[in-house]
This record gives sequence, structure tokens and C-alpha cells, in this order.
Amino acid sequence: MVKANKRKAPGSASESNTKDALPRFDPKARKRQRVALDELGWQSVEIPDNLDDYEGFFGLEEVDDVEVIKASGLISFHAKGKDGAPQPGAEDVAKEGAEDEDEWEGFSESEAEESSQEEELEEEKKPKPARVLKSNKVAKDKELGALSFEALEDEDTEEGVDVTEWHSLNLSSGILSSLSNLKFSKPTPIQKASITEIVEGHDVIGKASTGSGKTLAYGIPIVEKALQMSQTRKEKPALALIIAPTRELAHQIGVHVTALCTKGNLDGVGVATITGGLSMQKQERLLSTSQIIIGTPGRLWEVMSTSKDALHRLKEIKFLVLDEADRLLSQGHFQEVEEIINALDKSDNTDENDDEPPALRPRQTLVFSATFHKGLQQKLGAKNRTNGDLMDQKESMSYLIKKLRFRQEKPKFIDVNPISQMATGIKEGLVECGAMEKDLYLYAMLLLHPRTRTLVFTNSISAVRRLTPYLQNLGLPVAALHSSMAQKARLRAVERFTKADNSILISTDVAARGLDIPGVQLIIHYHLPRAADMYVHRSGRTARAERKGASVILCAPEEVAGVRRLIARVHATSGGTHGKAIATLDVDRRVVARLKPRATLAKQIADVGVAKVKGRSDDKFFREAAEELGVEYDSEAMENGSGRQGRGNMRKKKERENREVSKDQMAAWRAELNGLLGQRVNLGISERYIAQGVVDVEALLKGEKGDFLGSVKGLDLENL
Ligand SMILES: Nc1ncnc2c1ncn2[C@@H]1O[C@H](COP(=O)(O)OP(=O)(O)OP(=O)(O)O)[C@@H](O)[C@H]1O
Repeated sequence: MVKANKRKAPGSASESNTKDALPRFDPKARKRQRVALDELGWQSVEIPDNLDDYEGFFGLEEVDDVEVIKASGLISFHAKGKDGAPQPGAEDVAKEGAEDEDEWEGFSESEAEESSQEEELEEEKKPKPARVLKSNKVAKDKELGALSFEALEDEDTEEGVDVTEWHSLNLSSGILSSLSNLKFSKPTPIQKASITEIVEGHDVIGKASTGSGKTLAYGIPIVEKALQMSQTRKEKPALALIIAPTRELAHQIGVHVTALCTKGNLDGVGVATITGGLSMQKQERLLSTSQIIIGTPGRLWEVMSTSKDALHRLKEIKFLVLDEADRLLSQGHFQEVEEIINALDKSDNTDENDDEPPALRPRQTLVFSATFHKGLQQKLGAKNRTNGDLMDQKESMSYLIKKLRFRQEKPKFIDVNPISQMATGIKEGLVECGAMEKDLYLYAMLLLHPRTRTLVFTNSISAVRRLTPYLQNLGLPVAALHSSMAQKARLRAVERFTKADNSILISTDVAARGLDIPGVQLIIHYHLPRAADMYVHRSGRTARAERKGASVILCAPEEVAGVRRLIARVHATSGGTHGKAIATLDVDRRVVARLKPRATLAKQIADVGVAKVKGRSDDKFFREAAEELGVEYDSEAMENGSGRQGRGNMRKKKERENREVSKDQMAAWRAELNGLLGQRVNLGISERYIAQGVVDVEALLKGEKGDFLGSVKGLDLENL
């Protein structure tokens, strides 16, 4: 690890305030004093015995006290002197980032430099020696006395961006370097408002719209702290526990935090992700060495309650983070979160005579979400009810402080979007269709927006299971995501969805919160979201990081009034007044009508497939049950055991019929469907294709023709 940062030791007066302690980084700085190479504290590196081919290479030296910063195509070095002492003026680097700081400017890949460095670079053109760059240590070829910027090039040769706008947050040069390489030129509003508060040691409740960078709002100060600690302490205790409601989100947070470390070459910060579905032993091992631990409540609790070492380690954390806090505090999750908090706060002192309540360990609690909903308040046993769906600032505060045992009496409540819950780049619309026509309209919507990364939300796993083969039968690139899938399949589905431009993911609300999949342009709510906050989170999978996107609800006529109320609540101003009206989108009904035969057939084939799979597992279940009871197995009698009549039985009857469909029949339907899919859909009156008189759907689907038949009026995705 490079040791050039002039940071104050933890515990010193201004430990939490990095303002004076951390060097600043300005990739644009030009006039900087240079330090002769030989003034640095070079040390010999032993050459391994097995290095046979020396190629005129006689030795290596390395230096520890140089910080390497890559940004904007510029590599710069912050250096200490030969004896490890700061070069004159180096403290100024820390304080001001001033023009005449004592550091190398570095080498620009685009501009020639007027200095002795240039000669050294010339030297570099001589036969190349091996170069060593290990753990940020800069290596020097003894013979050539050269420091090559080429040596620092890895595969990632892309330029970073100017990060001047981050300077007011007083971050360390390593973090700034990372942000530059991540191309985050300025903090988002929630980052700007939260980072300093967290660095200064406050508890924070942060609310900001979806896709507004909340992860790094807490991630940056945590990594900063980890870096500070690694400079002064050899051992690496657990520093932060980040709890997220879903496995995918936990993994994603892990990826974001890791990227923050690796993009700035910030070695030595261990990140562990602890979620269900993957090896517990491996995760426990990871936890035992990592400083930043991210997990879902269930698996975290499992690990904490079975491993004393893990529990002991986690008790040392200095940050407890609840991402998607309102979800974590609502039904299904809060019990586990509460148990985790109790376990973290439980004293190690087993002296029963000790009546004193145990002193709570110091810890910052950071709570982030785009929404804090009314349900949360009720679940937590609120006395006062609110009128709206979303809690106001005061209510959120008092409930959270009590339940999460904030150490501060008055945590900072930071609400950067007090008026609107929705990200500003989202265009919202609804498509009205008959309740029984949703499958058909979904297909039409997807077909009318080819080359569009689309996320479709349903309210049930069975709907995901049914819609996925239905759309696959129609030749669409569809993947499924729901909580009953094996974890690896879940992660694979998200990965596949992330990679192709025209991919479609059919998911339950497991993907509604937090998932940051780049380039999602269209959200379709196949089922109405169950609550206003879920609408916000589902829709928030598009239009992230100031991009644009669309969110469309498919709804039956009888659902329209409810949808309008829900949208109005989401857009209600803080005074609880007028909501924004949602636009009704007009799908080209001629297209829908033409697509009906193939959609009906595709659905039929999918339903048969689903019934057969379900039948096999039901059959196994009932057979085993019959065996246990010692009775003879009769599939129909078993299934109808309840004797109830109605829609459920109708469905079961249909399922039984579907299970009976023969292979030959299926093959015939498939052939018929292929025939339909291969056919040109003659719209006759299509304005665009009138000259040809026909539209080749296959060719259009393959993207061979520029535009697609028909349109959805009001949803001009390309021009969003
Ligand atoms: N300062 C920044 N500049 C540009 N992009 C950023 C910045 N900070 C974060 N991002 C990017 O913005 C995207 C959204 O960030 P993030 O996932 O943290 O949002 P969020 O507010 O947590 O959203 P949600 O409420 O949906 O969980 C990510 O791709 C992230 O890499």
C-alpha cells in the first residue's frame, strides 16, 4: 500500500474530519514542483532465482512512498523524500492542493513534457527491462534509472475525468482517483449532502430518489475510514455491516464498493458478501478477514447465530447501514434485523450480578431509501397515523431512532427529494386492455419496442413461470427472475439481462428495489404494484443516474381508477395536494389484432409445458403423501380433496387437460406457431410499409429493418 497520504491517526482530534488530514487530488494541476528520482527512498528488490532471462536487466528497486494516481490520461505521483520524510511542501499538498505543491506532475499521454522526466522517458525507449508494479509500489530499473508510466498501464487505459467538483468533500487522493476512473465527475445531491456528515461521525437517515447514487453516499465514507484504519493498524477488524433486503442487491452493493476500491488501486480493503444460496463456509471465511460486510438479513442472522467468531467480529463494526431501509423494517424482515441489532449490542460481559445496563459500543447508523412508507410506521406500532402513503420527516426519524438504536439523539435527516419520490427522467404511462388480454398486450408492447432493455414486473412467481415460456415461444429474448430460483440461476439471469441490449427480464418484486442494471429503458408493470412505494421502486429501475426511461402499467378498465389514485399519491406534494395525472398510451390496435393468433398459440403451448412440469412435481408430492397415509393414489381425488368448487377447480381442470396433451399435439402446435412466426403480417394500411404491402415481423425482430410496425402513441422511447 502506498504510504504517501498524510493522514492523522484515528483518535486524533480531527480524525473524523478529513479536511486537514487528507491530500487533495487535482488531475488538472500543472505547475507542480518536481522531485529528482534519486531523492526517493528506493530499496533493492531481490530477483528470484528462477529468473533466467535477464535481457540486460541487472536489478530492481522499489519505492513505497509514492502515491500513484491515474486520471484524465494523466499519471501523477505524490512523493515523500529519501528517508521517508515528507518532501518540503508535502503538507501543503494535504492541505490545499495548491499550485506549487511538492509532487510530481506525472506524465501526460497527450502532451510532451519540458523536463528531465522527458529524458527519462527517452531512456524508456531503449530495450525494455522487466517492470514491476506490485501493490501500488512503483519499481525502478536500477540500470536505466527510469520510471515508466507505461509500467503503470493496465488493460484499463481509458481516461478518467476531472473530479474538481468533489474537492469540497475533502476526500483522500485515492478515493478521488477512483472516482475519476469511475467517471463520476461530481457528487450526486445525496452524496454531496451525506458524505461530510458521515465522515464527521453523524448518524444519517438519507432519502433520495431511485438511481441517485445512495450506495456511494455511504460507501465512500466507509471506504475512506477503512483506508485510514489500514494506515495505522495492522489488524483489520470488521468496520461496516451493510444490510440489504435481497441477494441481488447485496451482491450489487459488494460490486459497487469493490469497484470504488479497485478503480483507485486501494488495496487491502476486504469486502465480503453474505447471502443465502451460496456456500456458508466460504462466506464465513470471507467474513473473518473482511472489513466491509454486506448481507441479507436471513443469512447474516444464520451466520451470527451459528458462529461465535463471526458474531464477535461483527460486534466491532463502526458502521451499521440499512440499504432500502423501509423494506428492511417492514414485514418479513424486521424481526431478523431486530435480532441482528440485539446480537450486535449484546454485552460480552456474562456477569449476572452486574445490574448496570451494558454500555453500547460506539457505532454510526446509516439508513438509506428512496421511500419511507406508511406501512412501516404501522408495522412499528405507531400511534399516529398519516394521511398519505409516505411518511414525513419527523415520523420517519422518531421510528427509526427508536428501532435501530441510533447512538445520536438527533441523527441527520437528509431528504434531497422532498417533493417527488420518482426519478425525474421517468416518463409514465398506462395501457388499457381487457384483463384477459394482458398477455397479448405485453407481447405487443415488447414487439413494438425492439432493441429495448425491458424489465417486466409481476406480482407472483407463477406469473413469471408462465409468461417466460410464453414469450420465449414467440421468439423474444426473455429471462426469468424470482426468489424460488437457485441463487446461481438468479445471478446468471441478471447478468444475461445486463449484457444484451434487447434483453427482457420477467421478474417478481425481488428485482424492484435497488438493482442497478445499466440501460434499462422500459419498465412494464404486468400486474399493478401492490403499493405506492413499490411503484416508485419498480419504476426506478430505469432512468438511473440522470438518464431517461419509461414506466408503463398494463391495466384492465376496472383497474384504471385505482391506478390513477396510486399515481396521484406518488406525485402528491408534501402538502398532500394535487398529484400528477398519468398519460394513457394508445397501442396500435391493428397490430395487436394481427398478433393474436400467434400469441394465443404460444400461450397454449406454454400453459401445457407449465402444467406438465407442475403435474410431475404435484404427482410426486401426492404419491409420497398417499404412501405415508397408506392409501391408494388417485390423482384426481387427491387434488380435489378439499371439495371446494369455483375458479380454483376450473383452473385445476384446465391444468389436468393440459397435462394430457400428447407430444404429437404439442409438435403440431409448435409447427403451426413457427409457421405463424415466419409469416409476414400484412397490415395492409401500414403507412411505413404500404409500398411493399407487407411487413416482415421476423426481419424486424432481428433488427434487419430500421423501424417496427405500428406504434405506441405517447411512448417515444427513442426520443426520451
Ligand atoms: N457521482 C456519481 N456520478 C455519476 N454516476 C453515479 C455517481 N454515483 C453513483 N453513480 C451511479 O449511479 C447509479 C445508481 O446508483 P445507486 O445504485 O447507488 O442508486 P440508488 O440511489 O441506491 O438507487 P435505488 O434507490 O434504486 O437503490 C449507479 O450505476 C452508480 O454507479
